[in-house]
Amino acid sequence: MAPPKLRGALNIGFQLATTIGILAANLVNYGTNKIKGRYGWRISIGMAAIPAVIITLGALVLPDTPNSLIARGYTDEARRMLQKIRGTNEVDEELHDLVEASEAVKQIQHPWRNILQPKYRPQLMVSIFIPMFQQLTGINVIMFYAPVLFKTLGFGDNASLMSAVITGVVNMLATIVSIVVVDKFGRRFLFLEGGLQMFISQVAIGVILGKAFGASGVGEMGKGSANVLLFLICVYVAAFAWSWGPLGWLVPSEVFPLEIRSAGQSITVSVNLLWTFIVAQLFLMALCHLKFGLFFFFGIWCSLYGIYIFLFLPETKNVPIEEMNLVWKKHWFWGKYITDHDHQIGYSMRPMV
Ligand SMILES: OC[C@H]1O[C@](O)(CO)[C@@H](O)[C@@H]1O
Repeated sequence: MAPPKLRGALNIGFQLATTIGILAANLVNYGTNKIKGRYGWRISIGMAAIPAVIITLGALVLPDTPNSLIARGYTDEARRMLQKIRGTNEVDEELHDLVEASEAVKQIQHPWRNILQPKYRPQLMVSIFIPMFQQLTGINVIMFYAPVLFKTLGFGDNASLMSAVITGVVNMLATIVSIVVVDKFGRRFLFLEGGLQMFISQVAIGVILGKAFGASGVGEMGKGSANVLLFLICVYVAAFAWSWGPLGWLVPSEVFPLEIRSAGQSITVSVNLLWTFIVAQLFLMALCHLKFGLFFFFGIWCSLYGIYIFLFLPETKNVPIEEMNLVWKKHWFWGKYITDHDHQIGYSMRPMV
């Protein structure tokens, strides 16, 4: 639905909502920590029920979307709903588009089998590698464990929670930066710049931690070094938030043609959550074993995904989704997976999609 020139900015609304949620949780933690009687953490966890209750109650009064009504065969209701939403009776054109799109979706069979065809190899690789690399930036080490990390560095309880609020603010603001620049600078530039900035900050963090705590992991860190470290973590979070954070969702969502979109998006989300789980489970153990080396470990991943983007991901900025096929066809590596015949088919489907 989004016009190609604004697609990036609009799509990032999803990631912006995620960062607002993270910041809200960090603020709640900071506030409830001040409650006397050591039960603040119960309130903090319990408050997660508030958005859940709002969503549940909201769902009871949420009307059906025109799309869903059409898909279930209630075209007249869909028209009435569209008229209500748009505030006008002139909805014929939009209704016609929605009905056509719904017909096109109905014709799609076997998206899971289709995505395995050689011509969709580049999209399949995007759906696996982009979400995997997004999590291997190590972002959730900071997002999930920031207060633990800051406490280990010698910050007090309050300062640790405040530091998590600071990284949360940086995360949200830098996501807004991405919204502003993504359709101007393009996806590749942001991916590569963000990756380089994360690499530099992670290596610097590793060096500072290595100097202070060494291989034994025992030592002390002065206030000055701890503040430099907090700054470097913010530099790292900002880089993630204007690059891999939002683009990890945006790029997969714009490269799948309708024929494989449902399968492609399901793989992207599953791979992302799988790697989120793996990183979250292994982080504390890895920190105990690798100590400051853990930051070098994530730094190495930054260079690997930089190479993947540089060599294998074409620019998708401003390309209409139905013409994406041409972008892959022209690519030096993926082009050979797409025959001229496949390319023609992709093109002839254009008016339908
Ligand atoms: O903003 C950071 C958050 O963004 C995500 O990568 C999702 O896109 C989460 O895994 C992470 O907690």
